[in-house]
Amino acid sequence: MKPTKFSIHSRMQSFKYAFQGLITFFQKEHNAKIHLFCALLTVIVGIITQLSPLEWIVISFSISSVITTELINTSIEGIADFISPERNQAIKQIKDIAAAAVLITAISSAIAGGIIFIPKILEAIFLP
Ligand SMILES: Nc1ncnc2c1ncn2[C@@H]1O[C@H](COP(=O)(O)OP(=O)(O)OP(=O)(O)O)[C@@H](O)[C@H]1O
Repeated sequence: MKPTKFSIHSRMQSFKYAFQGLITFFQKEHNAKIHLFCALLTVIVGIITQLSPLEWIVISFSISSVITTELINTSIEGIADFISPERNQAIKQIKDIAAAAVLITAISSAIAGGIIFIPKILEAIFLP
């Protein structure tokens, strides 16, 4: 990376590019649409069940960790497809490992969500 002079304009451009990346991700990736749907559903249920500030922190980190790993996984898949469109054992391993990162964050987020929401849902069902 070559050193460049700091400028507010170039920092604003960086934000613009990052938002363009986010829009592309949610428009083109099927998994991104699923993550967005799950995130919105979680936020709606969180509002209905009146999460505490600490619970909101856990939920927001869980949502952002899944979306962030999916963004990185999508980038890695894109680079892999660009440099090696043909099937290749090394590319398979790279893609599988990147997908495993999403799997890990999805599992830990599901556990955190279960710990937070299951007692609230059971309480709402059995203690009306
Ligand atoms: N070029 C390749 N060579 C070998 N195996 C590949 C190759 N491309 C994909 N695969 C295998 O297929 C799997 C799915 O890859 P693909 O690029 O289709 O991801 P995807 O299904 O779009 O993933 P995601 O669901 O995360 O979007 C990879 O994890 C890998 O095991």
